[in-house]
Amino acid sequence: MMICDDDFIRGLPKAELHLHLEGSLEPDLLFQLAARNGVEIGYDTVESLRAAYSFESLQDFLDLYYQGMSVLLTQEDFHDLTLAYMTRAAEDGVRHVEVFFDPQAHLDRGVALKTVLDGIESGLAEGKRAFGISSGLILCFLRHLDEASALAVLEQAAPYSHRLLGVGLDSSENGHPPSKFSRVFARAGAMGLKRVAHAGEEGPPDYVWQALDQLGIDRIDHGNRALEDPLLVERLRRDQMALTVCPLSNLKLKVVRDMAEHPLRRMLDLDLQATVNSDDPAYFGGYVADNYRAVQQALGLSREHLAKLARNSFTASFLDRAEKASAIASLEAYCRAHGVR
Ligand SMILES: Nc1ncnc2[nH]cnc12
Ligand SMILES: [Zn+2]
Repeated sequence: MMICDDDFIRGLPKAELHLHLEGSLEPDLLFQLAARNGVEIGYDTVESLRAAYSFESLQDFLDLYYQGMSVLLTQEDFHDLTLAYMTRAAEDGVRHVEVFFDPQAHLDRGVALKTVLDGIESGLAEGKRAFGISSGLILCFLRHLDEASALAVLEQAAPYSHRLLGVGLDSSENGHPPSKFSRVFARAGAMGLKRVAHAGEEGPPDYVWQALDQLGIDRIDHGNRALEDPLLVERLRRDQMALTVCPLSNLKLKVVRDMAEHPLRRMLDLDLQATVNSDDPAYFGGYVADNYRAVQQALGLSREHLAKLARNSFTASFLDRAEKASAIASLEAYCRAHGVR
C-alpha cells in the first residue's frame, strides 16, 4: 500500500544525533516546572512565551534558551524533560538518540551534576523501556565560558565518565574558536570519550578545520559553512566525516534565508555524510520528522534521499558495529516494504 510522505517519514527508522535536551523544553512543561519550583519566568502565559520565539541570530536564541532552563532544578525535572522528549521522538520513528546537555548552565545555578545526570539517565531508561529507544549522553562545554571552567566540569564529570558517550562544544560560536578548547578535548579523548563540536553554524570554515585538527572530533554538529571551502569539503568527503545538520534551526536562526537555499541537498550531492536532526525542537517549531519533511518539500528530496539520510544517521552514530548493522537492516526492510531502494 502507498502511504503519504508524512507517514513514510514518521515511520522511517532513524537516529537523532543533534538534540539539546534543554532545547526540548516545551512552553507547557516550562510553565508546569516554574509553578512546581516557584520560579519566576517573566511571562504570564504559554502563548506570550511562545510569541517570544522569534530570533535574529544564534545569540538571540541562546539568551532565551538559558532563561528557559532556569526552571530545571531537581532530578525529577530532568527526568520529566527527558521522558517528554523520548515520548515525542518515538512518534517520529526515532530508534536511537545521542543527546546533549549543558552542565555548566546548571552548575552555575547551584544544580549539582549528579542531580542532572541521574534525572536525565532515568528519563532515558524509561524511554528505552517504554519505546525501545537506545541512547547515549554527550556532555557539552559552553564555549562562551573559559577553558578553566570547561576543564573543571570535565574533572567533576570524571567519576561519571562511564555514563557518558562523549563531549561536545556548543553555545555562542563567533569569537570562541575550537582552538580555545584543544586541551579540554585532549583530556576528554584520554578519558575514552567521543568528541563532537558545533562548527560552521555561524562560524567560518576555519572553525571546522580547527575542530577537525585541534579537537580531534569524531563528528561535526552543523557544518553548513564548510561548503564555502572546497579543500574542506574534500577532506570531509574523503574521511566520510558526519555532519549533524539541523534545517529548521538554521531557518529560525537565520543561518539560511529560505529553506529552498538550505545546503543539505548540496551536501548529499557532494557525497558528504549528512544527517537530519532537530537541535532545539521546542524553540524551532519542529521535531526530527518535521525537519525531514521541511527539507523534502523545499529541496525536492526523493524517498531514496530520505532513506539515505536515515541510513547516514545510524552510520554516523556511536552505536557499535553489530548495533548499526541491526538498525540498518530494519531500515532497509522498511524501505523494501515501501518500494524504496
Ligand atoms: N544551535 C545551537 N548552537 C549552539 N549552541 C547551542 N545550544 C543549544 N542549541 C545550540
Ligand atoms: Zn546544536
